[in-house]
Amino acid sequence: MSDALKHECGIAVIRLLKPLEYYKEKYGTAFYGVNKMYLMMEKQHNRGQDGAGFASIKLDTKPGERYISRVRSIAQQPIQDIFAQINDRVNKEFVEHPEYADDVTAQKKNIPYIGEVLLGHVRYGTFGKNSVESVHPFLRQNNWMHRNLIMAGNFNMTNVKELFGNLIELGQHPKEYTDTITIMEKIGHFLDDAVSKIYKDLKKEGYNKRNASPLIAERIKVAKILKRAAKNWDGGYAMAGLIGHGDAFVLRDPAGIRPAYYYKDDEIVVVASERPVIQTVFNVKFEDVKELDPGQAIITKKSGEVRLKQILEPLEKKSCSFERIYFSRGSDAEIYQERKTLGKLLIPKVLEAINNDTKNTVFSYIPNTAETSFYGMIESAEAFINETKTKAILNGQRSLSAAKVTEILSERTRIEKIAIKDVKLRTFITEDSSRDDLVAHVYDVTYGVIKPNDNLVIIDDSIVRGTTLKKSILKMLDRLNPKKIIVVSSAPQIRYPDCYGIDMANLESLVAFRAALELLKDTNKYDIVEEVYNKCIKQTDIDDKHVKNFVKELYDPFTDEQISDKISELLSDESINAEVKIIFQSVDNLHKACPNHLGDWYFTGNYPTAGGNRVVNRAFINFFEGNKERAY
Ligand SMILES: O=P(O)(O)OC[C@H]1O[C@H](OP(=O)(O)OP(=O)(O)O)[C@H](O)[C@@H]1O
Repeated sequence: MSDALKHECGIAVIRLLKPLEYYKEKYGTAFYGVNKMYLMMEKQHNRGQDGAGFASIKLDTKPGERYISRVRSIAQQPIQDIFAQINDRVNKEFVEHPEYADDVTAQKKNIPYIGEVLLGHVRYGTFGKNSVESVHPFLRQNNWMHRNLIMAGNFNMTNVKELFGNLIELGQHPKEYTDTITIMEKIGHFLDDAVSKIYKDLKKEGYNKRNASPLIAERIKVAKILKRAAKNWDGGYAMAGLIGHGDAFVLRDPAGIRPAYYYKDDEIVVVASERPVIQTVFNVKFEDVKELDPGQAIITKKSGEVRLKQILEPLEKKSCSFERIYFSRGSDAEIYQERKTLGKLLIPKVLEAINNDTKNTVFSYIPNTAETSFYGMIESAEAFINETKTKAILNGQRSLSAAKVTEILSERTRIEKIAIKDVKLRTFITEDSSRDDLVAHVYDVTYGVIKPNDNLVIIDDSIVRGTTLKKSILKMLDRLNPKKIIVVSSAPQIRYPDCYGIDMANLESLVAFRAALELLKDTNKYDIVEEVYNKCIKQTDIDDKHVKNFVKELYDPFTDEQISDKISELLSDESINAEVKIIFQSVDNLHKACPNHLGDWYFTGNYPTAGGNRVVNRAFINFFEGNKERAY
C-alpha cells in the first residue's frame, strides 16, 4: 500500500427545487446555489486541502447553449481559488452586461456556473502527483444530454483492478487506469445501456429521436443503473453524481464506512459528508439533517422528485470511527460528545500513571483535533480532585480550620497551553515524503510553566506513524524538563492499514506494527513473522470471502500494555531525559464513546468487507518481501 490512491475527501451536492427566479426574489440572487456551495465546501476544508472542484448543471437549456460548467484547482487555497475564478467571470459578465442584473433568464442563458444542480468536492491527494486532472468532479461527456455524467466521490475501492478488468470484458478500452474513471465508466456503461433500451421502447411507441429525448430523461431509473454498476464494488464510498439532463444521486457503501448526510425541504435538497456543514449553511436543526443509510442512495430526479432507494443490501453497519476521532469537524453535536467521552475514559489509566499526584501534574493537548478530548479528560480529572477534596474535608471531621479548608479547596487541575501549532495544516494527511520535515517545524512550546518535579500529561487524538511525537512533540516537551511525560492517545493503537479512504499508511510505517516486530525479536518469537507470511501466501489465490487476517497473530502474544510500552521506547530516543509513557484508548472504551460508529478495522483487524482481508494479506506480503507496490 505504499502509494495507495486516497480519497480522504468531502462532497457536497445541492439541488435547487424551485426556478432560479425564486431565489433571486427571496434571497436577492439567482446565484444562491453557488454561494451556498462555496460555504459548504469551505466548511469541509478539514476534509481536503489539496484540491477542490465544482460543477453545475442548468436545467432545460436550448440546444447550443452550454449547460455544464466545471472548475477545478490545486492552488494553495483551492476552494478560494475556484470561487475567485467563478466570481471573476460572473462579475465580468455583469460589468459587460448591466442589463443582466435583474434578468435571471439572461443570467442563466449567458453566465456559466449558475445552475439548479451543483456538485462540490474537496480533496486530499496524497497519492503521487497532485495534478489538476485528478481533482474531482470528473466529466464523461456526450452529445446526448442524458449520457453526460459528472462524478465526485469520497471513496476507496479495494478491487479497482477487478473492476477495471470488468470494463475490458465489456469490450471497453479505458484510456487510463484510475479508480474514479473506472467507477464512472461502470456507471456510464449502464447509463448508456438504459438510454438505448428506453429509446428502443419509445421508438416502438412511435416517438421520433428528437421527441424521445425529454422522455428518456424522465424514464431513466437511476436506482437501477446504480444497482447494476455497484454490484461488485468492494470498498468505502459516498459517491455523488449528476446526469446531464439534471438527475442527481449520492450512493453510500453497504457498510456505511464513509459518511453521508442529507437535508431536504421544498426549496432544496442537500447532501454533504458532515452534518454540521448542512446545519450551519442552511440554518437547520440537528434532527432535520439525516444520515444516509448504508447501501442507500438519495436520488433527485430532474422533475424534483426525491427518493431514498436501497441500492445494495446493507452489511453490518461499520461506519469509520476514525471520522469521529479525527477526520470530521468536532462541531457535530454527537462527535463533540464522543470526543469528550474518549478523553474522560482515559483518566483512570492517567491517574495510575501519575500515582494520583494531580498536584504535580500539568495537563495539556496537542493541537488541534485533540482539544475536545482534552476537555473531557479535564472534566474527569476535576471530578477526581473533587472526590479527593470531599474525602479530605470529611476526614477532618469538622475540626479543620478555615485556612485548611481553603487550602484543600484551592487545589485545581493544572491546565496549560503547552504545545502550539504554528501552521494551520493537517499534517497527518500530508504526503509522506514531505511530512517529516513539516511535522518537525509545525509545533512550538510554551516555556516557564513546568516545574522540574512535574508530570506532563498531553493528549493527542491518535498516534499513527509516531512521527509527530518522535520528530517534534517529545523533543520539545523534554526541553521543559518535566519528570515524566505521559502521552495519551484518544484512539486505540493503529495496528492495521486502512483501505477505505483514510490514509493509515502501509504496515511498516505504523508504529504499533513496528513495536510488535520488536517485541517478537525481544522474545525470540520472530519465527511467527515467517509463519504468517506463509499463511498469507497460501491465501493469495483464493476467493476474497475466504481470506483471513493472519496479521493478527503478530500481536496475539502480547498485551496492549506491552505494545504501548514498546511504542514509548521506539519514540523516545536517548536524547530525551524525562521518563516517557504512552497510554492508548482501549477498543472497548472506543466503542463505549462512539456506540453508533463501530468501524474499527485499523485497531482490531476486523475488516468490514471481504476486500479488506485481501488488502491486509497483500500489505503483509509486500512488507515481508520488501515490495513497495500497492496492496490493492
Ligand atoms: O503519528 P502520526 O503519524 O504523526 O500522526 C498522528 C498525528 O497527525 C494528526 O495531526 P494533524 O496535524 O493532521 O491534525 P490536527 O491539527 O487536526 O490535530 C493527529 O492529530 C496526530 O497529531
